[in-house]
Amino acid sequence: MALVDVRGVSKRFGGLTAVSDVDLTVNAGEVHCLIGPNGAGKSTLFKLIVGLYPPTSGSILFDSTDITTERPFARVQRGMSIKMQAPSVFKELPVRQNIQIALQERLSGAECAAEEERLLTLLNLAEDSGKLAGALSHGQQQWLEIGMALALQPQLLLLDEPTAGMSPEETYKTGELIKSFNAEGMTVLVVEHDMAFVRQVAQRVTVLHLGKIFARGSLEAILEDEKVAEIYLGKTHAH
Ligand SMILES: Nc1ncnc2c1ncn2[C@@H]1O[C@H](COP(=O)(O)OP(=O)(O)OP(=O)(O)O)[C@@H](O)[C@H]1O
Repeated sequence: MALVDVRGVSKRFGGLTAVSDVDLTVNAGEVHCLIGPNGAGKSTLFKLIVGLYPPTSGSILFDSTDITTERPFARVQRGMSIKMQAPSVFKELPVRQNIQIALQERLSGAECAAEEERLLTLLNLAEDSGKLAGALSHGQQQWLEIGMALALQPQLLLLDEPTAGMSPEETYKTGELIKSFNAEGMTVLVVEHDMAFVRQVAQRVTVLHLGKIFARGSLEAILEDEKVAEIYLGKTHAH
């Protein structure tokens, strides 16, 4: 069943068409990776899905409801949560308090405390929970932000380049983290450049190029597609 159904969506910025007549379905329960060269329109498509931009044309359905004109906050209430490209944790506050702030929307008292511990452990941040978020490594800050997105217990989690700037070890751990909450039923749409990571997590892959869907399917099928290799994988297909 499609949890997200993007139908014929376009987004123009003046004379530039960043996203052009895109159809995309994300099935409930899958990890779906969106790949493509710089400027392909991936972040714009994410912003269209979460409502940060209105589309120029087309429609977006979430759980079979047309949400094209809904505000971002209403989409969050429906069960969407996003982690944008740059980490935006509260750097001057302790790690634990960052998680608490994110949980406050939904939980209080003992329930909040229990969920706080569960998330800190899941994120490998329990030992550093008293540190200021700004003192964490870049990778840990990304995990903290993923945790803040998870605190909303979304049905759909959108992650825009969650491993940017991470070491290979941190990247691998991030993949395992995503797989663990996907195993609990969360649907994940993730933009990534790192092919080893895509191989680790993706059940389906969509390639975007110049704002259009260029290919879709399993990673294996996509890697065999010479046109895809030409536009994109030739540069980054290192594994
Ligand atoms: N707010 C905006 N105003 C004008 N042009 C924009 C805006 N946002 C994106 N663009 C343009 O739209 C195109 C797609 O950009 P987008 O950031 O969606 O690509 P991307 O695939 O996410 O790239 P990257 O991998 O570098 O993050 C680019 O040409 C970009 O310059």
